[in-house]
Order: sequence, then C-alpha cells, then structure tokens
Amino acid sequence: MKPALINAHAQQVLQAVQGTIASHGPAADLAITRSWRRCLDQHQLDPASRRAPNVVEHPRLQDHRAPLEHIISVAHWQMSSLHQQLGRDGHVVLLTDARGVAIDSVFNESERAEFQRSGLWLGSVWSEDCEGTNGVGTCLVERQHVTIRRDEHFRGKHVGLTCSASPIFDASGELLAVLNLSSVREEQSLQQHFKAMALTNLTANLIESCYFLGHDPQRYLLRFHPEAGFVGLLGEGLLSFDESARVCSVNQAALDLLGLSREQVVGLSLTMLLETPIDQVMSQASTQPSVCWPMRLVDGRLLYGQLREPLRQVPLVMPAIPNIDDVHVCLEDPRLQRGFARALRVLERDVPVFLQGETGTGKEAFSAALHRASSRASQPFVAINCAAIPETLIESELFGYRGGSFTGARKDGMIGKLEQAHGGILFLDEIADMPLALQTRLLRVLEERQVVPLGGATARPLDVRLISASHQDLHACVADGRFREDLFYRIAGFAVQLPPLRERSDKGRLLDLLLREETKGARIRLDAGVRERLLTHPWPGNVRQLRTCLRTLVALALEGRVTLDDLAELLPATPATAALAENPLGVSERQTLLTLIEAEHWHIARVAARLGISRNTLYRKLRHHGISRPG
Ligand SMILES: Nc1ncnc2c1ncn2[C@@H]1O[C@H](COP(=O)(O)OP(=O)(O)OP(=O)(O)O)[C@@H](O)[C@H]1O
Repeated sequence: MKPALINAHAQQVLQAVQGTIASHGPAADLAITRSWRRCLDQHQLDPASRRAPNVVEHPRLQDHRAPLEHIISVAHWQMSSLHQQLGRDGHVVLLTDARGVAIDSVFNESERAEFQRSGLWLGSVWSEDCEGTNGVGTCLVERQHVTIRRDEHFRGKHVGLTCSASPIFDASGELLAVLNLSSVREEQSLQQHFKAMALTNLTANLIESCYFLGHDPQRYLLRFHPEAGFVGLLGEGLLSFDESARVCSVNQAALDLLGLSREQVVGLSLTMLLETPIDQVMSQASTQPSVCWPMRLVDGRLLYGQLREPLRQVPLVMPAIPNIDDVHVCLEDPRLQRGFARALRVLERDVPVFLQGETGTGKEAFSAALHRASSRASQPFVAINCAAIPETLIESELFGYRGGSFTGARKDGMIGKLEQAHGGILFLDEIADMPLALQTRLLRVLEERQVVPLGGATARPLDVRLISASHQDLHACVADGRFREDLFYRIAGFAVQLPPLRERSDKGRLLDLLLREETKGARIRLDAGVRERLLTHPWPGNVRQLRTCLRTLVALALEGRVTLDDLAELLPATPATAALAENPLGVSERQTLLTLIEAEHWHIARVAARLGISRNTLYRKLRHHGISRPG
C-alpha cells in the first residue's frame, strides 16, 4: 500500500471519528464507527502506522495451538473445503484463537509471499488492540459474524483486504476461535461478498457442531429437531447429559429450539424438559444411533431425536512409571517418564506426537512402547523409516498401489503402510528426510483422513494415530525450506525430546535390561570395573551402540565372564573418545568420525558398527561434516 493512500485513509478515519465529516461511507456502519473509536480511545492506535503485524514465533505459537489441537484437527478439513469452494486465487482462510493469534491457515502455496506481506500467516496477531478494526479482531469484540471491507479497516495498511470472520463457540458458550476468510484481490462484487460471508458462516457452524459432537464422549449426546429429517444436519439441537440425566452442555440451536437460555438449561434434569419418561428416552441410546424417535417436551411440542450413549473411556491418566515388563523399555529417567505419560495422553486424544533425539536414543522403541500402553495396543503398529527407503520407492511403500499401475508393480497390487496402520498407530521415522513432493501428499492424507493408492481411483478412509521422529532439528528444516511448514504443524502437535544416553539418569537400569535381553537367560558375570566403564562411556551411538557392544561382549565371553580387556578391545580409549568422556560436548563429532574412519581404514560398515549407527546415518554425518575419502 502506497504511503500517500495510507495517509489519506488515516485522515478519513480521524475525521469520521471526530465527527468532522458526515456519516457516509465506512463510518455509516455503527459497528465500524464503534470499532474505530475503540482503536483511537482505548488502544491509542495510529491509523497511518506502517509497521508490520506482530507475529508469535515458534515455540510460543505451539502454546497457542496446543490447547486447541482438537478444534484445529476438526477445522482444517473444513477450511480446505471452504478455500476450494471459493475456487479462485487470492484467498486465505485463517483460524485464530480467542486472542486473535492465527493458529492454522489454508492458502495456495504459490501465494505465500503475497499473504505474508499482508500479515496473513501463522502466528500473526489480529486482535483489535494490535491491528485495529479487522475481521478477526472486530469479530472477537462483537462476538458475531463481521465483514470488514477494504477502507473499513482502521489501519491504512490493511485497506487492500476484505475479511469475513465468524466466531466459533465451545459447548459452554465460550468464544473458542474465529474463522476468517481474507481476500487480497481488487474490489469484489456484492455477489462475491455474500458468497464469502455465507460460506464463512456456514463453515464456522459446521466446525462448531463437529467440535460439540466430539467434545465430551463420556456423556450421553441427544440430537434433536422438530423435523425428523433435520436430525443430523446443521441446525439440529445438540445437548449432552450425564448418568443422572443432568444437562451438561447445549449448542445455540438447542437453546433456540427449546426457547430457553443457557443458564436455564445447563444443570437442569432432563425430566424437567421432557414429558416423555426418561427411561423411555434412555432405552433408545446406542453407540451408533441411526433411527429417529419422537419425544415430547413438557410444553407439549413434538421433537424427533437420536441418543448416543457414552463412548468407551480412554485411559487419560498413566501410572507415573510405566512398568518395564509391560512396555519393554526402560523409562526411569524423570524427563523420559514425564514425556511418555504426556505423549500417551495426547496421543489418545488424536494429537500427533513428534520425537526428537540423536540417533539410537530409542525413538522407535519409545513409539512402540506408546503403542503397547495405548488403547490401540491390539491394533497394528506400523513403522517406516523415511531415510532408509530409496526416494523412488517411498511413495508406493506409503500409499500402496493397484495391480499393474506401473512397470515392475506386482500384479495384485500392494497395500501401503498407511493403510496397514488403519485402526492403529503409524510411526514415521526420520520424517525430515521425506522428499518435498511426498510431504505434500502426506499432508493431504492427514487432512482428509483418506488414502488413494497409486493408480487407484477410490479413496479409502484412514484412521491412524501418528507418531513421527527425526534426529534433525525440524524447525531448522522448515526455516531452510526443506520441510513444509504446514506439515510441520500437522505432525508436531506435541513434541518430546529424547535425551542422549550419556545424559540419562537411568543408565544402570537400562544396562541391566539390555543385558538381560542379550544374555537370554544365560549367566554372564561382569568383572570389576566393567560395569563402571560401561556406565561412563559417552556412547555417541546411544542405546543402539550400547546394545551392540553388550551383544558382542556376551558372544565373546569365555566361561560366562566379561573382562575389562574384552571391553577395552571394543571401546579403545582413542584421544577423541577419552576427551568425549570428560566433556562430551567439548569434542566435535567431526574429530570422532575422522579418528574412527582412519583407524578402520575407511571400512564404512565397521565404523558404523563401532558407532552403533546405520550406514545411512554414517554417510549422512560424513556428508554433513564434509569428510570425503582421500583420492
Ligand atoms: N529406553 C529403552 N529401553 C530399552 N531398549 C531401548 C531403549 N531405547 C532404545 N532401546 C534399544 O536401542 C536400540 C535402538 O533404538 P531405536 O531403534 O528405537 O533408536 P532410534 O532413536 O529410533 O534410532 P535411529 O535414530 O537410528 O532411528 C534398539 O535395540 C532398542 O531396543
């Protein structure tokens, strides 16, 4: 926006608020004048200011997203559908929290730069006290749908935008979020305005209903309407109640249909609302109601309803220390324990979990333990290592294919890993190594919750809980464009940092567990000093390297005895490793690699085995440090 235009607009705003120009144009709308006044008197904003909108950066943005993960997952699909229905470029759909912070967005990737210039992106703050009159901010104040057209914005900087925003309320009537549709294109026709308004409103209502349906699965849920055919559609009344028939929550449509206020209904016994006996109503309950039955209100009006009974309780509270024998991993380090219990809780609520940790820290073991402890323990656990599969095969591995869909494909096709995980848990290891094109496909699958095999025409529904992991810093991958930001937010709902072995406080217990597993019941005695040495070694390859070392020691042990000499052969105290033991962070990984690779005369498999890492990981590390074989 040109400075002259910004200043001219600012002038118009000031004159309108001070009453020196007649009430026409934007100021004719009372909601707009009220808002402009607030901006000047309460928030003391300058309409001519050209500063860019405030942006909440990661990880603070995660604090805004985390409490609303459930609504984000419900809303995202609807937001994509709204964006698609508008069918033109130049639109961005934002979901903000009740403080106006954008927590999710949908737009055409090719327009990213344009929207960023206008401040329409994840983390931007659109409250009225920051940005003046605007769709989100003014909707938050007015608590109803608003459309703010170009020069109705307070700040001259925003007069290129047209925004339609609708509030989304939770089941207790609290304002939870705002759905906002912004256009950066030239003046729209009246028809386009109405379409945008209507679609935004409709989408917000849909999101609100979906949210209500899933918000409290442990209660009875009554859906009702005076017309049987309208039960299950937008506009139906939704009411949840407990075992004693006490009303717990209602949506606005239910209040409108009953002709009562929220205060009158919540806490009331259903027997006070219905003439139909309560046991007759309860007898209709089922987990998947499909038929509507008549019921009568105390004022004699007839309604039709469906009653969903409480769904199976999911375990939300974990024992403080998961039992090693139950989950087969040692998690006694307090950081790991807390991470495990919290990850399990969020996973049960369908929040994706992201594990970050050095190679061999036990990311897959941790995920498998989450699976065993979860309510999906009897369903599949499917793990896929995105770095270990050649790029050309990842797509078919993940999505599967129909018979004969490409040269070399099996005749009868193949079910992809995504579908194999249906009903269970999918673990995507080294997700940062996934090619960009596949990231786009994966994002779509996660949003639409359905999968189409290669060469296939029909989509199949997909119900998976997702755990992903990487040894890389995913923020850095997003920052340098190697990882899609929107996919990052979709998979990293809850992040757990797995500590390296050298920093763990439960090394002793872990050593005992691994030794038990490696000896498989045989009696092995560790000579004096061996245990101490094992516990103080820096283990750059973490738990995997420790396991490999124990396996080798067990195999080499003569007469069931492991000596310090055996160990010294496996863990020679090279200058690098000795220094690493003293100060693990003080010695560069590069130096360690150089020392080992020279000692092993560039025998990659042997170096990888000594470090306890895969050959792929070793190659990656060599590339990373610019180490190449002398010519
Ligand atoms: N907490 C633990 N308790 C018992 N065993 C463990 C634990 N953590 C890891 N392990 C063992 O260490 C080895 C490596 O673990 P895992 O494959 O899970 O590591 P990772 O972090 O996924 O490795 P990568 O970075 O190479 O993908 C496995 O043999 C696993 O059983």
